This record gives sequence, C-alpha cells and structure tokens, in this order.
Amino acid sequence: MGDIGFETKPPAKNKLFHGTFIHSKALTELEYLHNAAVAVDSLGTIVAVSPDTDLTKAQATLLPQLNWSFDDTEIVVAKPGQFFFPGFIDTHLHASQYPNVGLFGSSTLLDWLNTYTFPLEASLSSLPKAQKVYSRVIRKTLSHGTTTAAYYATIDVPATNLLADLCLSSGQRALIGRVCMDQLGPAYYLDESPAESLAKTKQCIEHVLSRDPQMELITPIITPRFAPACSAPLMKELGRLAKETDLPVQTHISENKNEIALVASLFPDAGSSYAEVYDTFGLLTPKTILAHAVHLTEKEADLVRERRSKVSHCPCSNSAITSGAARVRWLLDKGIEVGLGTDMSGGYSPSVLEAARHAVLVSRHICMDEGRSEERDKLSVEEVLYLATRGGAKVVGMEEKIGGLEVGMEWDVQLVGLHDVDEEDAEEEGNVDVFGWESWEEKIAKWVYNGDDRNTKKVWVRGRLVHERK
Ligand SMILES: O=c1[nH]c(=O)c2nc[nH]c2[nH]1
Ligand SMILES: [Zn+2]
Repeated sequence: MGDIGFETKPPAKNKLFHGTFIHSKALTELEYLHNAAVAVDSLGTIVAVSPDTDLTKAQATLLPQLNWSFDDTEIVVAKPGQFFFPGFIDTHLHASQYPNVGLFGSSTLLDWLNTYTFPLEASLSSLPKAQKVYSRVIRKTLSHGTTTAAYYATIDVPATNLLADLCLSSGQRALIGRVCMDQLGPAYYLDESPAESLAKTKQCIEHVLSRDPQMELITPIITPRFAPACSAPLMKELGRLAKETDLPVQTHISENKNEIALVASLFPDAGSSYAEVYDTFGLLTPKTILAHAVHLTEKEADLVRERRSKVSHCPCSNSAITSGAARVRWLLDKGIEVGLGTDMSGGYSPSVLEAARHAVLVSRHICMDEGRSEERDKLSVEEVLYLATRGGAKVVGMEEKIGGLEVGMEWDVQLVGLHDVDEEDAEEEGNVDVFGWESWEEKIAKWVYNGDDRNTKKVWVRGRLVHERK
C-alpha cells in the first residue's frame, strides 16, 4: 500500500469559522450560538469560542489575541440559514458489509449472517475488492457527516490493515477492528484456532499503531464478533489482551432471541446470562461497546452499568432484521452511556441521521406497546442528536475530544444547509424546505426528520476538510 499518503497531521493553517453553531449542552438541550466565531488552530483544536460577534469584530479582536496573522488565517463563513454542528459518531458499523446495504429480505440474524454476510465478508480477502468497498464506505459515511466510525472489518489481516490506511488517508477518525471468530461461521470464513485469531488480532493492532502511534486519528479495537462465534479459549485470550493493552473492545449482545438461546446452550458454565458470559472472560470493560442490547434483562443491564460498558443503539438494524426494540430510555435511566450505530448492513442506511430518526420512532413504538404516553418516555429530537454526538463520543471513549464545540476539543464538524424556498439560486435543494417562519428548534426538527447527505455541505475532521458537497 506504499502509495497511500498517510496523514495523521491536520493541515497547517489556522481557521476562523463564523456563523451559527449548534451542539448538545445536555441530553435534552441543544445550545444555539448565533453570529458567533470559533477559532481552530493548525492542529485542529478549538482555541476560542466567541458568541455574538460579527466577523469583522472577531477578526479584529480574536486574531491579535491568538497571535494569528490575518493573511495566514483561513476564514470559513456559514451562509444565512446554514449551521455548524458536531460530526456524527457511528458507534457500530461493518465496513465490509457496505455493498449489502438494503439486502436482507425477510431474514433474521442467524440466517442473515449465513445467507448475506459471511460470503460477502469472506470475499474481501481480495485486496482490490476490499479497496473498492472500503474507499467507498469511508467516502459515503463522511458525506453523511460521520466524522468518527467504529468499524468492523473482516477476519482478513491485510484487508483490515487496508481499512486503517484508507481511514488515515481519507481523514476519517476511526476505530479499526479485525473480526475474531473461530466457530459458527462456514469453514471458508473462520480463524483456524484461538491462537491464530489472537496472533492475527495482534498483527492488526501493531499495524494501526505503526501508522498512528498516538492514536490521534485511528485506534485499534479488539473485536470478538459475538459470543456464539467465539470459543471460550478465544474469548479468554481476548479478555486478557484487552486488560494488557487497555484497548477498546467491541462486540454484539442480546440482539435476537435465538442468538440468546444459542449463547445459553454454548456456554452453560460461563455465567447465567449473555452479559455474564462476556464478563466471565473479562470482556465487559469501561471501553467495551456492546451493539444492540435489545433483550437485556434487568440484571444484565445492572451488570453492564456496574462494569461501565457502553451500548450502541442500532434501531435501523433492529427493525430491518426484526431483532426487536431496544429500550433506550430504560438504559439511560440506569446510567448506561448510549450512542447510535447504523450497523450497516444489518442496518439499511449509512446515515447516522437516519438512525437518529429511527431511534425516535422506535421509542414511540415502545410507548405504544407498553401503553405509556408520558412525554419523557419518547426520545426527543434533542436527545437523539445528543446520542449521535456527545453520547457517541462517550461510547467510543473520546468525550474530551469530540462531540461538542468547546475550547480544547477537536474540530470534527459538519456544515449543514437547509433549502430556503425564497432563494432563487438555491444550490441543490435537498429534502428540507424552510419557509422562513420556522424557529431554529423547528429547523432542527425538520432536518432530523427529513434531512440527508444533500444537507451536509462540508465536513472537517481535526480541522481538515474531508468532504465538500459539489
Ligand atoms: O447486526 C449484526 N451484524 C453482524 O455482522 C453480526 N455478527 C454477529 N452478530 C451480528 N449482528
Ligand atoms: Zn453489527
């Protein structure tokens, strides 16, 4: 892969952004900063936030304060109606499954894996094919405003390493997981032994760390696929590795009822629940991302909370392959950190915004099913945007760095534009029409329910422009 330009360093120019900035202040509250300026240094870090200041004033006051020269500072101005918003954090997706988005028929988890998923993943041991798929998934997710992605690759080492290299050269922040599985899969798609699985995992970890030693942009993540696909010795080794390296872990939990029954039959001696199986092998850590968590029992959720493991809520996937409805309000009330995952291609869409609106709708179905109608039982627009940004940042362990627009955080941001119906020369219209009488809260709600990648005009990661809609 010699010709890829590895880049952990952001561009060298200081930047001054001006316009409207919106981010989550708390789970239920968005903060709106209008006519504001944000200064981002050449390392991609936010160094000043000035509310209520026009551009000329911001240039006259902030630049001398920061010792920045006028000529060397790039100015980026949001047009009226546009706003800067933190980049989305996709806390669970399978880069290797991207070609299958939308293909799941009427399958459920275990037959979906055999019919659609394992054959595709296995085929990515062809590096040209992996290059094609991984380049595309990175471009596609960036175009939807995903600045950080927790990726599963495949069991193949060179292809997983290629995904890491491509994230680096494309500038997407990512966690890179080589999938570990030594049972359940077809013979053509399995690690041969726990020892081989561990050794290959270490090779990928070393690769990622060789490219980005400080884990500034890409981070290795230990990835037991899910308990049914991992033998007890393998999970034990991976738990040990997590402890030794203090690296994050990602896996699936309690997605589907047949899967849960399978776990009980496969691991009769490793605890009395799915969560306890992972705990037995040291895989429930504060850096563990558990995808789905649809059918957790009260006791399991308490254990997850006690271990400070995190949950990736994947509503599009849970609906598509009929896994069930995860009770996000219940998890949040327990004090478990939750983020959103597209879970492509169990999920049918690369868009975290789609996952956000689906999370809203699933929460309403839960209310209807449980005969509850209290306002707070339903997830609000503000709450799902929190899950998509700040919540996701906590899930991937980067809440000090990303998810909000504060001094000291990194500039991982999208510029969003909605279509003003009075604008004659409006650029690409997109799906969100704004008539001019909407409040900002209403504009945000319209974006959440009807927005898509046409509204994502520009995307930056660590201050570097990584996507621009032409
Ligand atoms: O949604 C899912 N996608 C997968 O690839 C997978 N593997 C195990 N369990 C899984 N669930
Ligand atoms: Zn998944």
